[in-house]
Amino acid sequence: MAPLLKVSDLTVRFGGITALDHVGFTVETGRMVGLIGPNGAGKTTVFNCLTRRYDADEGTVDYVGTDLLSVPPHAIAALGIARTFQNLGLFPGMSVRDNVLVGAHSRARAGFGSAALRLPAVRREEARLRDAADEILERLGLTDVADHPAVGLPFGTLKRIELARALAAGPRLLLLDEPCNGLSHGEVGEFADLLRAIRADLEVTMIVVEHHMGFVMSTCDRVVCLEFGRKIADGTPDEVQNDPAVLRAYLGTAA
Ligand SMILES: Nc1ncnc2c1ncn2[C@@H]1O[C@H](COP(=O)(O)OP(=O)(O)OP(=O)(O)O)[C@@H](O)[C@H]1O
Repeated sequence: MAPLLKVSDLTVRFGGITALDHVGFTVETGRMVGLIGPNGAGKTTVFNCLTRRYDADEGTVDYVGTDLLSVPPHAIAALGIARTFQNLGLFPGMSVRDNVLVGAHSRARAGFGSAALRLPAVRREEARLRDAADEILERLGLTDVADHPAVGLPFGTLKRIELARALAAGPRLLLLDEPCNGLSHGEVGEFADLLRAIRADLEVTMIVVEHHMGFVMSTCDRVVCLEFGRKIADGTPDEVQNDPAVLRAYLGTAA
């Protein structure tokens, strides 16, 4: 079966800095791929290319037969690609449910005109999106806080809301940017269990940028390691964590 995503020779330059230097990797459907590397390695730049926030200078990205690099940024969600953010992309004053509905609206079928007129079909659509959002809230253990504003909730809960918002878009490919950052040891374990269950039940393919090696090695099927914009390793968690180039990149010493 063809991979869901095939990144080839992806190169991004910012003035004199080469943030990505001919990076290539594939992501098979249903897999969770970890993208690791020291600070400044280019991990977020990969996500920014996949979501079309950044233009690539060279390379191609094939997403189920679509040339992703020629897709405008606003069309990415409709292709089934969703993302969470390192610093949370939530609206603090809005309720948890409404934050999740923001994600769901990228699935809305109604056009602006009929939405503005609140035609019956639009009201049915809203009810459908709300039901879908409530299902996700329940799945992520957020029903009790659904009507609470996001502001003031514990950080671990905010991370789950951010995940719920991304899932509400019904993604085929979910890009998770440092989901464990700021979580306690116990919360990391719970988050890993949650992602495993979601991947199995919703058949979502995931790429996860993460510094928490315990999480990456126990949750991902494959791991790609970048350093200074170059791919230095690509393999199973076992292969990558024992790779001398990876050890050198992290520890600064020869293995
Ligand atoms: N918009 C930008 N303008 C200029 N330089 C940038 C920009 N975005 C990224 N860079 C540079 O590209 C390189 C890769 O950055 P990137 O944020 O992708 O790394 P990262 O692996 O995600 O790092 P971290 O783990 O610290 O988040 C860095 O040298 C960074 O300073």
